[in-house]
Amino acid sequence: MHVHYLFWSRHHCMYFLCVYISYMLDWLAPCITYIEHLKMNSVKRLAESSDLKSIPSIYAYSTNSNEPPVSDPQDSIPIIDFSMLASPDPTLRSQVIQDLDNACKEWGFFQVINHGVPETLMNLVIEKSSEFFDLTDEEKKYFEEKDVRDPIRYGTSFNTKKEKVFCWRDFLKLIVHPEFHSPDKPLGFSDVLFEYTKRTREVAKGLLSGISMSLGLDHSSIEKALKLESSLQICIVNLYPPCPQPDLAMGLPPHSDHGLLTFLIENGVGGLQIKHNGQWVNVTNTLPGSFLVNTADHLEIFSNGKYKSVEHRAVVNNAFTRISVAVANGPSPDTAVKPAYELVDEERCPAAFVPMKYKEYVQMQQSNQLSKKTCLDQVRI
Ligand SMILES: O=C(O)CCC(=O)C(=O)O
Ligand SMILES: [Fe+2]
Repeated sequence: MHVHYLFWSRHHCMYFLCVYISYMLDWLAPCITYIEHLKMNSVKRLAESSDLKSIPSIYAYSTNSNEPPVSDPQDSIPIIDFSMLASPDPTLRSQVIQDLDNACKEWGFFQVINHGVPETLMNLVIEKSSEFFDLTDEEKKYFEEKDVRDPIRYGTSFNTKKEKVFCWRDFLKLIVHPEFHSPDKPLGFSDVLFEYTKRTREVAKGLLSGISMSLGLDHSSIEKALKLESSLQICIVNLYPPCPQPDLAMGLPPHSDHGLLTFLIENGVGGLQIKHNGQWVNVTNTLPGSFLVNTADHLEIFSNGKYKSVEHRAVVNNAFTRISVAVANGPSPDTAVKPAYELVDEERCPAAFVPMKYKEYVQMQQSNQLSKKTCLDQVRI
């Protein structure tokens, strides 16, 4: 009788323990999902929560009342006709070299037309990029950033390990040259990116040969000195979801890019602003099929400061998702980039930068917070 009583009591205990555990699991499941969500760290996911009326404080970028105002002199942004670089007419060739010189000196920014890259291919890049961000969290998690040197990195903001304020942006960064890397999803993304980045490399090479000449050097100067046949090319896909408080958040804070020339395309939603004569200028792509191109840090280094890398930022809006695809065209990873020797004169024009391997510069930039031209200042003499 006594044994029987114990037997039942042990069973009762087990029963109540099981009920308790299953109750706890029910209660914990949403918490686990929430923690997973935080770990995923996707602003797209956050923006999709239907009740989001205000931004979490981690996204509150302090708006500085001393910030210069924004203007729209869209019609004065330089336009470069790429086809003129290969024209049989020498006047047209010297005209476009002059245009490049003015654009690099005055703006650090230009729109490139007649470049030969099909508009359909450019549209496909945007379409497939959008499909990438629509993959499930589990699918995207596979490509999540573990180290800044990873050739495929999906993530949010810029560098959440260092940032106190997050950017309203998710990204996918891919090293596409000298070795090509791409996610295997969505279907066709990799093929489209391979073709697109190959074609943009050709355009970058052509523009850099024109820029070599506009610097007064031989047309192949940049190509040879910076070993462009094995150039490091990085493709950055940016997604900026609609933001309930666009004036408080920032897509990407003011920065300059590493590399020589960055090519940008977008999905018809504006957001890029460049700093011009101390003012932020809105830039939208008004010429269908053109590239928005900006000068980057290694052009400033190579030209010994004659062409400055342009500071720019991406702002967000409350109505539309913006997708932009930036391709950074740089020197070869192992080249220690320094000012062209022809542009340096010990007495009148000494070197303004110390040499640094391009891959080390990229790693330095990616391991810090994105902030103005602080990275370039590290190599400035
Ligand atoms: O999305 C944009 O307009 C700017 C992107 C950008 O500056 C970058 O990816 O470095
Ligand atoms: Fe940039």
